[in-house]
Amino acid sequence: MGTNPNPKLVAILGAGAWGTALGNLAQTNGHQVRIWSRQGSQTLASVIEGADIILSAISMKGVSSVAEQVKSLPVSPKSIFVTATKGLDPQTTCLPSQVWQITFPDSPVVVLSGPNLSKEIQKSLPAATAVASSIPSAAEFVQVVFSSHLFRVYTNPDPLGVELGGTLKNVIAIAAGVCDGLQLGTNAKAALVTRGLTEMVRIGVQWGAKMETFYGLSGLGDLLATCNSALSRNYQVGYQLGSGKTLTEILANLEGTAEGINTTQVLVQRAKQQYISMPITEQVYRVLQGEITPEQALSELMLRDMKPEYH
Ligand SMILES: NC(=O)c1ccc[n+]([C@@H]2O[C@H](COP(=O)([O-])OP(=O)(O)OC[C@H]3O[C@@H](n4cnc5c(N)ncnc54)[C@H](OP(=O)(O)O)[C@@H]3O)[C@@H](O)[C@H]2O)c1
Ligand SMILES: O=P(O)(O)OC[C@H](O)CO
Repeated sequence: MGTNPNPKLVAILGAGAWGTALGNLAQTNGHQVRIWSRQGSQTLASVIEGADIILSAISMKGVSSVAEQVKSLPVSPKSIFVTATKGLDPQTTCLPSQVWQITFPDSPVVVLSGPNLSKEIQKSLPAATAVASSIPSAAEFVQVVFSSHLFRVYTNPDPLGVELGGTLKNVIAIAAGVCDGLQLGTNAKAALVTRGLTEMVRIGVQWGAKMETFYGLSGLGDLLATCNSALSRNYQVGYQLGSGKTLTEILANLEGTAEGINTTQVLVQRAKQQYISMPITEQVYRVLQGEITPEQALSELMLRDMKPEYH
C-alpha cells in the first residue's frame, strides 16, 4: 500500500472478480478498503460505516436486495455510491444506478464503466475507465480515489450513456463469441461489431443517452475489449454456443457472471415495446433460448431486407 496524505474509506460490496480488482486499485492508492461479501464474516453495517465511497460490484441479480439491505442500515451522509455493475434489472428494466438512486434519492450516485477485464487489471496491466454522475464533483472524487499510473480514470457528463454502453455491449460480445466459435473470419466479426454498435447507439439514444458517449471508453472501448477477449465471460458464452455447446452446458462450467444473457432478454422486450430494430440482439436472444442454431442466426442476419447503412 502506498502512503496517501488524504486516505479515504472505500467500502466494496461484492467480493467477486470485479469488486476484488477495484478494491486492490483503491488500496494500492493508499486508501482504506473494506470488502463485503454475503459469504464473509464482516457485517454489511461494519463495512459501510463511515465510508466515503460505497461501491457496488454485485452482479445484477443481487443489486436490488443488497441496496435494500444497505437502506436498512445507517449510511454516512458523506457517502458517495458507485456502481460498477453492467446489467439491467429483469423486473423493472432499471439500470443498476437507477436502483441505487431510487433507494438513496438524496445521495450522489456515480457510474464506473469502461474496458476493464478484471483479470488484466489484477495482473497490473494498464487500463482506462469512465466515471459519470449527475453530480460532477462526486465523479471527480471517485476519479481521484481510483486514478493511478496503471488505471486512468476519465470523468464523463453522461451517466446514462456510460452505464448503457457497459450493459449493451455484453449482448454484442455474445454475438462476437458466436461469430468466432463458428470461425466466420475477421471481415464478418468487424461487420458484426460495427453493426452491433449501431444497435447500441439506436436504443441508447432513444433511452435518453448522448450518442457520442457510445464512441468513448464505456461504449466502443468496452465493446472492443469484450468482443476480442477470451477473458470476457459474455464472449465465452457466445464462443461456446458457436462451437456447438448448449447454454446449460456452458453455464455449468462458467466462472463468474455473464450479464449479457439476462440483458438480452430485457432488451428484446424493450426494443419490441418501443418498435426499435435490433436484429443482432434478437438473433442472440433466439440462440440463447435454443430456438435456432447459430448457423440459422447467421443466415437470418445475412438475408434480411436490403437497406442503406445509415437509416
Ligand atoms: N469481471 C470483470 O471483468 C468485470 C469488469 C467490469 C464490470 N463487471 C461487472 O461487475 C459485476 C460483477 O462482476 P464479477 O465479474 O465480479 O462477477 P462475480 O465474480 O460473479 O461476482 C459477483 C458478486 O456479486 C455477488 N452477489 C450476487 N448476487 C448477490 C446477492 N443476492 N447478494 C449479495 N451478493 C450477491 C456475488 O456474491 P457470491 O460470491 O456470494 O455469489 C459476488 O460477490 C457484473 O455486473 C459485471 O458485468 C465485471
Ligand atoms: O467478462 P465480461 O464479459 O463480463 O466482461 C467484463 C467487463 O465488462 C469488460 O469490460
